[in-house]
Amino acid sequence: MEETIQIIEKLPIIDFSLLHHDSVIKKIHEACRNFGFFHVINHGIPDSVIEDALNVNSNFFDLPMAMKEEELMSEDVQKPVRFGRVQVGCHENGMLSRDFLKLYAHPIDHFLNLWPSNPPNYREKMGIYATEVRKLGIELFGAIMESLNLSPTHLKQNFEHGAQMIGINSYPQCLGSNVKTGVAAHTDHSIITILLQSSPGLHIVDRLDSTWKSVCRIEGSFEIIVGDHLEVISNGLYKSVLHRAIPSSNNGTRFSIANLYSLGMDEIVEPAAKLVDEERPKSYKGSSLRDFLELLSSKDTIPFIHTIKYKRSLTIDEYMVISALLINLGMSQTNQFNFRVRNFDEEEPEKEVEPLESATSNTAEDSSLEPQNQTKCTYTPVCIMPEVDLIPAIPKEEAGTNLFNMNSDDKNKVDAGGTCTQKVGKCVLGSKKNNIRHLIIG
Ligand SMILES: O=C(O)CCC(=O)C(=O)O
Ligand SMILES: [Fe+2]
Repeated sequence: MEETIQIIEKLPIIDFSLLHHDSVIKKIHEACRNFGFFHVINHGIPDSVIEDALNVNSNFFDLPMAMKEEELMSEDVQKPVRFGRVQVGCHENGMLSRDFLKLYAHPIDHFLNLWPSNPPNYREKMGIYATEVRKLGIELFGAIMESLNLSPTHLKQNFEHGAQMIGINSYPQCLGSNVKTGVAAHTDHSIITILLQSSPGLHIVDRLDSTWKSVCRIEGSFEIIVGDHLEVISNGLYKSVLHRAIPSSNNGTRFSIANLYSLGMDEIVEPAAKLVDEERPKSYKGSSLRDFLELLSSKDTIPFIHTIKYKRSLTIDEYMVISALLINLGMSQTNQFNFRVRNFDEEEPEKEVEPLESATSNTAEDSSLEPQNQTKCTYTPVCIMPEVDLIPAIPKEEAGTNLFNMNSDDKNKVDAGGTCTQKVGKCVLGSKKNNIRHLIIG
C-alpha cells in the first residue's frame, strides 16, 4: 500500500516578472531560510519549450535499453554525457530505482554534439531548453545574492562562466515486486537547482516538524532547490534542502529535469566574506565542483556537505546538557556515541532544558555535572555539527532506514549525515544567543 504523504503548505511562490522588487527579495530570503525551496512562476519560458524538452526525453528513455547502454552507459562521473540506472535499497526496506541521463551543458557549444543523437531532434530541443533555463538561473542567482544582503553582482561573472549539469530522471512504473520508483533522500551539490517535474512526486523535509512532505506541482512553474554550495556561500544562513522523489504509481512514467548550477569545475566556493564575523565564524572550508565529483566517484557515501563543514568542540553548556542526557538514557559518560545538533529559528525565546521522555530525576543542574568534570570525561563525540540542518531531524518514518545509503553495523547509532536509525533521546537547549538547538542522540 502506498503511504500518504501530506502536501507541504505555504511553499513560497516567486513571481519572476517582479524579481527585483524589495518584497520579492524578502520573500526569496524567507523561502531559502525557512524551506530551502521555492516555486517560480511567470518565468517567461514558453510552454512549447518545456513540452518539447519533456517529449524528447520521454522518446530518449523509450529507446531500447541496449541502444542507450551501448552508447552512453558509464560509471565515470566526469563524463559529459552518461546514462545509467540506479537501484538503492533505502525506502521501507525495498529498493528505489530510476533511470537517468546526465548532460554537461555549459558552455553548450562544447557539449551539444556529445548529447544523444537519438531521437534526432534531441540536441535541438534540449539545447533550447538548456539555454533558456540558464538565463533564468543567472537572474535568480543575482536575486538570491541580494536576498543575502550581498551585491546582486556578487560572484555574477563566476556564476555566468560556471558549470551547468542537467540530470534527467525517468521513473517508470513497472519494476517488479519490492522495487519502487524514485530517488533516495539527498541534497544537491549545486548552488541552486532548477527542477521541472512532469507530474508530482517530489518530497522535501518540512523544517517545521521534520517530516517528509509532498511538493505540489504548479502548472508552468519551476521548482528551485537550495544546494550545498549556496549553503556554503551563505555561511550556513541558507541550508541545502533534503529532498527525494517517490512518484505515485498511478501517473504513468514520471520525468524530472534538474538543472544544477555551480561555479567552474575547479573554482573554490567559500562563504562570502560579508557573511563571516565573530558571531558567525566561517563554517565551511573551500571546495569545488571537482571535489564533489571526486567524492562521488570514490563511492564514499558521506554527504558532500559533511566533508566541507568545519566541526567544533562542545561548549560547556552543551557538554552539560549532553552529559545529563546520557545519564537520563542510562548510558555512562564513557559510552561512545554519535549525535547531531540542529539550530532552530534564532528569534525564538530562550528555553529551559525540557525533560526527556525517558527522563529520571537528573537534570542539567545535577551536581555531578559541574563544568570542571569536563576534563575527566572520556566520551568521544564522533561528529559534532552545530548549526547543521542538513538532516533537520530524523523523520519518524525514516527510523530504521538509510538516508544516504550508508551501512552501519551498529543500528543504534545515528551517524552524522549517515544512517538514521531510531530516536532515543531529545532535548531542547537555549544558548546565550537564544539559539534553540534540538539535540538528538542515538
Ligand atoms: O525527480 C525529482 O523530482 C527530483 C530529482 C532530483 O532531486 C535530482 O535529480 O537531484
Ligand atoms: Fe536533487
